[in-house]
Amino acid sequence: MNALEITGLCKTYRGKRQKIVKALSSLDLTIAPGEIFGFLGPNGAGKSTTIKILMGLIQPTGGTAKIFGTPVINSASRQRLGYLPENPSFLDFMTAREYLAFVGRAFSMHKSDVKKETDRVLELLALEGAANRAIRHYSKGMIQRLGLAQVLLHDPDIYILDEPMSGLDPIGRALVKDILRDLKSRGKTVFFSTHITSDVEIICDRVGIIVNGNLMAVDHVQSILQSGIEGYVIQLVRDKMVTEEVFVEKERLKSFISDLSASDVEIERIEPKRKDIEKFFLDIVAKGEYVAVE
Ligand SMILES: Nc1ncnc2c1ncn2[C@@H]1O[C@H](COP(=O)(O)OP(=O)(O)OP(=O)(O)O)[C@@H](O)[C@H]1O
Repeated sequence: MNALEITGLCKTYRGKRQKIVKALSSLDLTIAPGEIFGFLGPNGAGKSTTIKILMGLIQPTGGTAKIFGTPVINSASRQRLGYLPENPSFLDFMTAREYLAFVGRAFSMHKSDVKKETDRVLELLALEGAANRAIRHYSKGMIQRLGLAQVLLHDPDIYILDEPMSGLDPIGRALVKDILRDLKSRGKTVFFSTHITSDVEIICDRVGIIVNGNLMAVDHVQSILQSGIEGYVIQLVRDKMVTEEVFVEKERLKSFISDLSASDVEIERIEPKRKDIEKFFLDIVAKGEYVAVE
C-alpha cells in the first residue's frame, strides 16, 4: 500500500476581487512507505495548498488523496501522521514541556510515555535547556524546533512537513537533516516541501518539482545527479607543465580528444561536470514558462 496517493488533485481559490487563482492543476503523485520525498517549488507554486489538503484543513476543488489507503477527508487518515505547518505557532504562555504534555494527551499517549518521549524530543531538538521557559520567549529557530519536537513526540509513521528548515541556522538545519535521516533508517515516510535545492540533494530519495500548480517532474535524486552530465572539465598539460583547464561540452568530447592527438598537449585529468538539483530545478522552471508570483 502506498504511504501517500494523490490523484487528479485540483484547487482553485477566489482571490482579491473574486479573481480565480488556480493553485493546483490535476496533481498525481504516489509516495512509497519509507521514502523521503522533497516537494520542491518556487514561492506560490502550490506546495502549502497540497499539504493543507492532505491535512484536511482545506477542501480540494477536485481529485482525491489518501494516506496509507485512507482518504484524507476521513480524519482517521491522520492517526499515523505528524504534521509541521509553515510558520508553526503555539499557545505561547505555555512552556515547551507543558505544550508537549498537551500534545501527548491529544494523541492518547500513556502518561509515562509522554514524560519519556518529551525528554527524548527536547534533547533531540536541543531544547532541554529551555524546556521550562514560556514559548513566547523563544527565538524563531527555537519555535521551529519545537514544531518538529511535537511532530516527533508520538512517533508517527508518516511525516508531512511544510518547509521544515525554515528559520533555522546552519546548526539547526544540520540537526533536522540528521533527524530526517534517522526517520528514514527507521522506515518512516517523509514528505516535505522546500524551495532549497541543496536540502533535497542531501536528504531525499525522490523529488517532485511543482511550478504554478503543475507537477513538472518527479524523479530519483540519484538518477538526476547521475544522468545530468553536461560536459567535462579537462586539465591539459604541455611539456609536463600544467597549462590550463578547459570545459568541453558532452557532444564535443570525442572530436576534442582526436584534435588533441595531433598536438603536443596531453590530458592530465577529465572530470564530468554534472547538472545538480538546482540546475535541474531552474531548467524545469524555465521550460514551464514560469511566471513570477507576487
Ligand atoms: N487562501 C487563499 N486565497 C487565495 N489565493 C490563495 C490562498 N492561499 C494560497 N493562494 C494562492 O495559491 C497559490 C499557491 O499558494 P501556496 O501557498 O500553496 O504556494 P507555496 O508553494 O506553498 O508557496 P510558498 O513557498 O511561498 O509558501 C498562490 O498563487 C497563492 O497566492
